[in-house]
Amino acid sequence: MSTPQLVVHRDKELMAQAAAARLITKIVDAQAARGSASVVLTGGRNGNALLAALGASPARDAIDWPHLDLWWGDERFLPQGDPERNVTQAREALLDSVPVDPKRVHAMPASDGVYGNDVEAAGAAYAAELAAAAGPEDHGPVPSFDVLMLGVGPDTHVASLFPEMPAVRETERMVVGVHGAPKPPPTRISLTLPAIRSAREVWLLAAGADKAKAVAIALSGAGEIQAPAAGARGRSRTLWLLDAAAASQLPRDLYPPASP
Ligand SMILES: O=C(O)C(O)[C@@H](O)[C@H](O)[C@H](O)COP(=O)(O)O
Repeated sequence: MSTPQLVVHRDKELMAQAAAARLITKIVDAQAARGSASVVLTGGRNGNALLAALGASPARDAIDWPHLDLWWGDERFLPQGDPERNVTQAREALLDSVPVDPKRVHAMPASDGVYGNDVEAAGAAYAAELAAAAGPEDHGPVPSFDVLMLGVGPDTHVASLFPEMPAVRETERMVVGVHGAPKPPPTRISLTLPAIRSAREVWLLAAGADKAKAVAIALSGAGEIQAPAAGARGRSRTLWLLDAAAASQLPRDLYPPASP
């Protein structure tokens, strides 16, 4: 597993722009190498800002949209079309305005779908969808995503893996139902740390002073049960994309202050 690298931007707007540019390049490179690309999207404000910035970039047309698989790291278990669902927000921010192949947009199940309100069954179905997409070269029941993005919560949660809760302790299943999440809504579906760690690259996004403590804790050797973000690593790269406010409490050896 890779050691985290940091990139700090002036503010959250620039961070979203730069991360969008980075994602476009990454997708274009993966498509050139393998014919298609796979990206895991995150819910939250930073993830949505990145998608909106990508949609506003003229370079978005460099992406071969029909040959892109989109997955989600977590989902709020709500009815289809609910404005609080991560997929609804991603559609609004970007997906409705680009020619993605609907069959390659792998939304997590909704609470009014075929699994009803059985979030465990819904999670198992998503795990099966991931397993079906994995090939022999993937060494496991999850595809080797090119990029998996995660927002970071002020309590160091990523996806719907909250500190000390059962989901972050899961070592076998790739997808779990989450009950009693401290961030609303309480019922969610989430990839687990083993699923996250099957990605080639994991990008963690955090902006704002309210994230500074979480970022410092996760990058200072905390354990993944107490600080789930610390356990989110990519096989070949782990990248923390921050704004200056979110980086403001990092120890000096990790992020030295700029020289005058
Ligand atoms: O469903 C969600 O809310 C998430 O996927 C969650 O893990 C989110 O990414 C973080 O809470 C950061 O959110 P912000 O970027 O809004 O701070």
